[in-house]
Amino acid sequence: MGGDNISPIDFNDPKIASLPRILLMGPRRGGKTSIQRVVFQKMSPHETLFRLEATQQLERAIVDHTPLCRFTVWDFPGDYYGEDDENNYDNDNNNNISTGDSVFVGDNAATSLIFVVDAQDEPYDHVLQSFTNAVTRALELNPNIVIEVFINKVDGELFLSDESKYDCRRDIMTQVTDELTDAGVSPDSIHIRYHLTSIYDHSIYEALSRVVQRLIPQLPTLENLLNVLVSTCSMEKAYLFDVVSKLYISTDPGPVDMQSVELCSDMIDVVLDVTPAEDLEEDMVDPDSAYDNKSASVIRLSNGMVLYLKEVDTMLALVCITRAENFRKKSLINYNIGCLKKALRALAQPVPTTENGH
Ligand SMILES: Nc1nc2c(ncn2[C@@H]2O[C@H](COP(=O)(O)OP(=O)(O)OP(=O)(O)O)[C@@H](O)[C@H]2O)c(=O)[nH]1
Repeated sequence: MGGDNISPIDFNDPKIASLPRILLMGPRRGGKTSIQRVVFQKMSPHETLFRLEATQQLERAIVDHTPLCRFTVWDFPGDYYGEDDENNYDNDNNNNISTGDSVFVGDNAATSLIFVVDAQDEPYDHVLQSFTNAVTRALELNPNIVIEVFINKVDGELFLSDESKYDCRRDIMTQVTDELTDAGVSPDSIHIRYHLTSIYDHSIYEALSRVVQRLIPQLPTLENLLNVLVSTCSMEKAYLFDVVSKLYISTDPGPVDMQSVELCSDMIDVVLDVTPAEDLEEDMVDPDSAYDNKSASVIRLSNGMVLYLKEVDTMLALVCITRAENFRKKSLINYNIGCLKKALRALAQPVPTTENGH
């Protein structure tokens, strides 16, 4: 995580300012900082209970492990919804918003606004009113902003059954629709995605994966490449994972099954656990390493499926799920993965600009 670097990150550097942005907003103690720390800084969920204090000012961090998946995460103090967005901020501290910059628009970067609601903190009326105000303001300033709601903390005794989670989501969706209608905005004109999340299980990775995917400009090409791989090699599914955050940044167009994503993500943990850290950092080809540009890892499941993991770019892993009988032609599979690898490298190259900058 770039936020851990000793030298401060210059978020006003045009190269960083133009990266896609994920804005985390919502009520106090909804879980914004916990989500950021657990997914991007590998804090254990239990640690968030006693290690996190209320966020007092905007905290920004950069996620930049693999060239195809680079973005910044903006963690706002609780109950801040960009009210004074057009005002100038004190720019002394590098983590304050830059002068005159709008958090919803800045530098034309693709922006996703994640509103984190505490599912265990009913009633939601007041919180959702602030949300609809923020959404209408954000959309006025940036019609392309993507709006996501994380209904967080759907764990513990209150949410033992799936039904209780779906009921909670339905209640929140209905209230948002009512709030928008009251504010004179047609709910049909705004596409809001709702995710049920908890930092204690895989749901937070699934939700953030979907958010990040929408911010990747090359997504349609990635999906196409994975589709070609899956159909050429008769695979069931293929996922591209950022191995550090364990978010999957793309998959083939076939249906996604949460359990299989979780399995692939667990496989990455297993493989990284047996790979020395220095090999990961230097991308070395060590005969004992399980994760480098020459190695591959295989897990055979008792149901006749095979999981196959290969590094395809810096900190980017391909995890394929295939039937054992289709895994026999390993050389064909490796050849096609080699082609995918080349295509990914080309895709990650910055687009050359002509002399007049176009
Ligand atoms: N049960 C449960 N608790 C969570 C979850 N996410 C966060 N928490 C807890 O919620 C509390 C508040 O979390 P924070 O991450 O500080 O919340 P925040 O939204 O950043 O709060 P502010 O900084 O005040 O805006 C902590 O005690 C976390 O352990 C979750 O998914 N489930």
